[in-house]
Amino acid sequence: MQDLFTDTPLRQRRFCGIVALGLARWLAVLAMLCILCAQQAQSAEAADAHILFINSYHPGYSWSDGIEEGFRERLNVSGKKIELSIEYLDSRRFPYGAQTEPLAQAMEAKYTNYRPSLIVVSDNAAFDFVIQHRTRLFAELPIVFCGYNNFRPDVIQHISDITGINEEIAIEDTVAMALKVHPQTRTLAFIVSTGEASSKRIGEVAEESVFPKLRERFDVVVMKDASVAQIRQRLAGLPKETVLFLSGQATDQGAGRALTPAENGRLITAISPFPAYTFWDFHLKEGVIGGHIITGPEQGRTAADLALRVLDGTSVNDIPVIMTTPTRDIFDYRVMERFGVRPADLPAGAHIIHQPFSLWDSYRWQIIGIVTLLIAETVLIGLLLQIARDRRRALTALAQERAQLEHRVAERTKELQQANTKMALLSITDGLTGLANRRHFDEVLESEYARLRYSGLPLSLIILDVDYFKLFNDTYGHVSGDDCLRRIAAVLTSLVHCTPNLAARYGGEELAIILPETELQAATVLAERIRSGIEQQAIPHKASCVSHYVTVSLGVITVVPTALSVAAEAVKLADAQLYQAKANGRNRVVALDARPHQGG
Ligand SMILES: Nc1nc2c(ncn2[C@@H]2O[C@H](COP(=O)(O)OP(=O)(O)OP(=O)(O)O)[C@@H](O)[C@H]2O)c(=O)[nH]1
Repeated sequence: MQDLFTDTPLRQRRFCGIVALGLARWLAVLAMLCILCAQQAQSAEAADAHILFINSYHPGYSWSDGIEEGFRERLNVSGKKIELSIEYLDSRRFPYGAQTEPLAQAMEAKYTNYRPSLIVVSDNAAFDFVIQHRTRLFAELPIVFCGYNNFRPDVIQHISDITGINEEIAIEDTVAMALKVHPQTRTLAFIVSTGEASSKRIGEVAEESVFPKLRERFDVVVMKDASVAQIRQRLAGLPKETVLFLSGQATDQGAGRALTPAENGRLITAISPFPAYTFWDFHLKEGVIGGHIITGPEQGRTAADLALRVLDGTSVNDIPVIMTTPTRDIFDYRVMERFGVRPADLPAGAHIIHQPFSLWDSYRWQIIGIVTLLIAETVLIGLLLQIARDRRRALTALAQERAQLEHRVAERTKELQQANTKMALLSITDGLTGLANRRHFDEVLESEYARLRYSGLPLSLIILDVDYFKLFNDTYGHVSGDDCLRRIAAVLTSLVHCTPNLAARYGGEELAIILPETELQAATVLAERIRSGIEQQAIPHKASCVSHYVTVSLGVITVVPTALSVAAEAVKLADAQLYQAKANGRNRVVALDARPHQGG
């Protein structure tokens, strides 16, 4: 058995071995992580493709910048990771013609070991350079070109793996458009130049296929390779109905370099008394009025589309050259104003730059919409007001009509009430004398009797009869008899006050008076007054046996209505007193107090 304490070096060795093994494991894991990270970093940096973009001109030259901008824009949205190298030949400022060897050497030094997968060239100088040095620098690499002026297929008939987009100015279309804008035009002036291959080619094409046709209808003035001063002199001699086309450059030089097209455009438009048309966007904003404009960004975008197709695997030989150059009608408002051209004179869809903000142009439909809405609202409000006014008028008329109607109804009601009252009065009035009739007499007597029945109050009754009235009729006639009765009734009316007293024609020549709550004495006094009143009328009655005048006899009684007594008894008693008056000699009053325990 081993002593644990005597074997220390062995245990130390074992312990060191375990530690070393652990460390080795950690180091291995660490190394693997580093490799993974490195791989990841490498894959993150790896690009899908490397494009060498060779520009004929220089940065800051707006045409080139436009192409580059359009090219980058399309690559950025492609989703591809593309490494882009850009070379500028600067051939406009420093035309080198065929002396491109130094440039080729510089590029050879850069791209021999940093080989691109695709070459893109913009404009003719870069195209010519790449074709010239292709075998040495870019053998077998596909080429996409853009901005190549007046491209013709025979240019690449011996070149493989190449496609691109033609840049061809639309001289005829631009002239046609200018003629529509300036219909009075008689002279067409063109500036052409041969300094650059592209400009020279444009001039040649124009001379071959465009100018001959135009000369049939217009004076065509071609200023070839002229300086600004020469152009000024030439333009001064042209009629005012002239339009100028900047299809080439002036020959003037800047300090140590050629003038840029923008500078050319600025100088020429400054001296031109005529509207100047262009074909490229780099002349815009330099004083030209407008034109069918080829734009750099559109060239760049189209070239990028072609390049992306190649990178996606399409054989460049299967992609035909795009011959139709996209253009856009663009005009400069400031120059239009100078030459009296209105937006309405321009072709439909023309884009105008430098146009001052016009609320109407910017928000025409919104304004029309709002104004229409306001008008509709105003009309609606007007209609509503009109309706409200009509309604108010109708209500007023209705109220007036209602008031008139109510007034008429009230009048009719009043008339009806009056008629009813009159009828009611007539129904209780005796037609001859105007006194109450017999029916009314009976009703009042019954009601007064009933009223006084439990009161203990007296009720007096007077019955009056004309003395010898038959003789009166016989003597004076029945009409006089009626008149006599009316006069007697009038005496009663004057002496007998109304309610609750009532004078009535009891029948024939007999009259009666109801005197509720009247003592016998008062009734007798009244009867006497009536008698004498009638006598005082002095109505002649020569047939009377008691007087020369009409007289009356009156019977008066006073009763106290009781539960047992009836009105008819009172009448009978009064009639008896009248009979007694007749019997006593007529023209007198006979009274009887018919109350119990009262003397007659
Ligand atoms: N003109 C006229 N005569 C009337 C009317 N009513 C009744 N008489 C007449 O009155 C007369 C009453 O006559 P009588 O009853 O005989 O009584 P009298 O001649 O008045 O004699 P005494 O009553 O006894 O005094 C009759 O001749 C009736 O025709 C009337 O309304 N008009």
